[in-house]
Amino acid sequence: MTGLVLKDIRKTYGQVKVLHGIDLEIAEGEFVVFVGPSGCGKSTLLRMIAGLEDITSGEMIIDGQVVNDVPPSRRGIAMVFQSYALYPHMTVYDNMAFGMRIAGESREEIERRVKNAAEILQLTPYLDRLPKALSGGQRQRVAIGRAICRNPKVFLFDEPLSNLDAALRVATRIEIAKLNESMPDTTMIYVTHDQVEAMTLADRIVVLSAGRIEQVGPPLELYDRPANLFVARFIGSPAMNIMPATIASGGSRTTITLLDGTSVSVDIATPETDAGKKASFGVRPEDLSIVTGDDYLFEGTVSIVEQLGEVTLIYADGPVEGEPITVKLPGTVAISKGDRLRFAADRMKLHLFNADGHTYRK
Ligand SMILES: Nc1ncnc2c1ncn2[C@@H]1O[C@H](COP(=O)(O)OP(=O)(O)OP(=O)(O)O)[C@@H](O)[C@H]1O
Repeated sequence: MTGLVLKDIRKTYGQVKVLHGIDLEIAEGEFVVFVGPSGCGKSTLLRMIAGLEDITSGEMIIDGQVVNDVPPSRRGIAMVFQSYALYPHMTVYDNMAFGMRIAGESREEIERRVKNAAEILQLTPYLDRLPKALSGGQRQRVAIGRAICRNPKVFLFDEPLSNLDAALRVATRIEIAKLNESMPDTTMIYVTHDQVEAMTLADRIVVLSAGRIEQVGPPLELYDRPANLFVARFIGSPAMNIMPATIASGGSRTTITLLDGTSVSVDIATPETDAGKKASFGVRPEDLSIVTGDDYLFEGTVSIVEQLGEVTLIYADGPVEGEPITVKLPGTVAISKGDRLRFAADRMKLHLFNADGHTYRK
């Protein structure tokens, strides 16, 4: 079983604490994506798994073995970087074969593995080319192919698509999804800034912030049930609308009051003793709709309309001054700046967080 167990993993550089105690179990064959704002420690954590960074304290266990002091080459891991790091003077074939030649593999075995990787990644027609005669996407596929040839137990990706243009990113992302399907026993850990990559590739997403795990779960669980305000704001684009509120009355249903006095009733239980406490009310832009009747959440005056064809984004001045509400409506909607609108949402899609930022929704 090539699972990973991270026990209270910490990292400090001199006085600077970068990771504050990471506990995480990753099952064999799982595809786990690390996301979080710049500087939160994603790459450091990945590099510690790879053995490229020392572990300050805690235990890193791969396949049942503590690997804290095991060098990278003996961890059964292959890593694909943002910069493809190919040898420019070697053909695609030789780039993929190089590591195996160093390791003393037989010519037949090298040929078998290179051809297999080339087949998986559709690189067979390019095996005799030099990297400079390939597109960025093809180069990154060679870098992935080189990693496949090492037959790793664990595959690490550090923002592998970030140097590619939008169309190539999509194509290469789909290649990686297929690769994952064709290697069901290989554990994959992937660092990205890109929400779509995280949502589409991951079995589970790990959301990190300032060296700590905020939440771990399947993509839609994080989207539907963010555990706290940080995850609520981080997962989903445009970000969830969050408004300060006060709990007017708790119980199995809760009534909250927004800053402008608007009263909203939500199907979320809160302790009756929380009445009078501060809270944060959340609703995703795509969960809002425009209504004309009296059953609405709040009103707003449109300040900006962005027509993107597939969706219309509306920014409206709502219950909180200076904090416009974002509304995402499908298709093209005839709305103009200055329109006064009423917004409603399915009550099951509303979110409520306590004063410490933890969700009330179970
Ligand atoms: N060698 C080092 N010495 C001191 N601090 C470092 C060193 N390497 C990284 N850091 C700090 O550790 C923190 C985490 O860095 P890391 O590269 O892991 O973040 P990240 O989440 O991958 O960020 P990004 O998304 O921008 O790549 C940052 O604040 C960074 O400044």
